[in-house]
Amino acid sequence: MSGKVAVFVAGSWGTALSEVLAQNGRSVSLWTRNAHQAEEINIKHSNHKYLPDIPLHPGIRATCSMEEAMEGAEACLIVAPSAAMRQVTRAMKPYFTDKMIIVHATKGFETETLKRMSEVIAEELECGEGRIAVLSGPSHAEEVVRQCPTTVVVASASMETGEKAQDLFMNETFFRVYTNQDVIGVELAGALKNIIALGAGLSDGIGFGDNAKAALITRGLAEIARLGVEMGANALTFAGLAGVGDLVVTCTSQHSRNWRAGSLIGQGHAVEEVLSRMGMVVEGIRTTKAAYLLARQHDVQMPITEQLHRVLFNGKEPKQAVENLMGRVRKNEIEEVAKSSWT
Ligand SMILES: NC(=O)C1=CN([C@@H]2O[C@H](COP(=O)(O)OP(=O)(O)OC[C@H]3O[C@@H](n4cnc5c(N)ncnc54)[C@H](O)[C@@H]3O)[C@@H](O)[C@H]2O)C=CC1
Ligand SMILES: O=C(CO)COP(=O)(O)O
Repeated sequence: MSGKVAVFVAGSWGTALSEVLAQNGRSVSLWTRNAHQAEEINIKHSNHKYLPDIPLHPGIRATCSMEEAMEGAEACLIVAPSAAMRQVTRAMKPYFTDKMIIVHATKGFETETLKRMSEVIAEELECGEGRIAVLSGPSHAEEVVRQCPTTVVVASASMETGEKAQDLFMNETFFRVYTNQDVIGVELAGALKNIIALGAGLSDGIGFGDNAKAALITRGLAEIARLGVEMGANALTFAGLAGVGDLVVTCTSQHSRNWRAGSLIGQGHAVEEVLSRMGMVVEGIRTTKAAYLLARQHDVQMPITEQLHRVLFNGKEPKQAVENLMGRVRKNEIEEVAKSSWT
């Protein structure tokens, strides 16, 4: 595959992945709803708001026309925030042809329906799951555009689609792509780790140390995997790039918006103030709401998610939430792991 890829939308991650595709020799048409941003990308070869001081590949062509973006494309890459996924894919439908595959790299749920992103895409584009792949893993846009070595996973129900997606993005210098057939696991792991990253930020913002963060990462992994397995994921996916890999990077990286938002909340700032200050999507907030409901629906214990839900939506003091986590009844780590079929 060496043809054209249409990319939706021109936020940090959509722009960074456009850069990977352009570096790999693909023709990239990057759709944005913002005409000023399209002009900046086409004329100055930059996207200052999302990736300051990064010169973009001159071959990336931005447009506000979906028809122009998708005409003749072999693949569409969708990187809209989860809240905009249905709206964006519905608008793409008139130009979607049998020749195209879809790759998405969004980490979240549709909060109103609790659906995964590939479910929303399949519904709106009226296509089978086999035409869709999800790209996920430890990959901050800010490092990918600097060509720092990065490894991700693409999952699709169809091996052919997965391998096409792998072929589009993989290169031998800085972007290594593994395939995986566990779409549910890769989507859930990528979305749910943002909750734990908010919690890790919160802990750092309060001033707790590395012990607390390691505990959050480890016990966080146990609870997100528990929900994932209950929803049909392969437990091993949570031990891979989309699971522990992304969990570690998001809980520890200075680039993580979820960690940064959690840290500000831990320092005492109100959630609304933090969100307006960030200016970029913080998926973990909506995902906490979705996971809280999914945990109830599937009768799965998610103590960290539950406490974070209280902090974010019921005004609970972060320190009180930590006290409640520490004061839970005694447990046996291994027995619990075995029960959740995590091994
Ligand atoms: N930034 C990163 O390093 C990574 C982000 N992701 C995921 O990628 C997704 C997108 O995140 P970012 O690119 O970082 O967000 P961002 O905040 O950098 O950009 C979001 C973009 O979406 C546009 N947008 C919002 N609502 C829209 C709508 N209704 N119609 C059209 N455009 C709309 C905004 O104008 C903005 O350009 C999220 O699910 C995130 O979790 C995944 C891996 C890495
Ligand atoms: O998913 C990501 C890195 O893999 C990005 O995380 P943040 O949205 O927290 O920046």
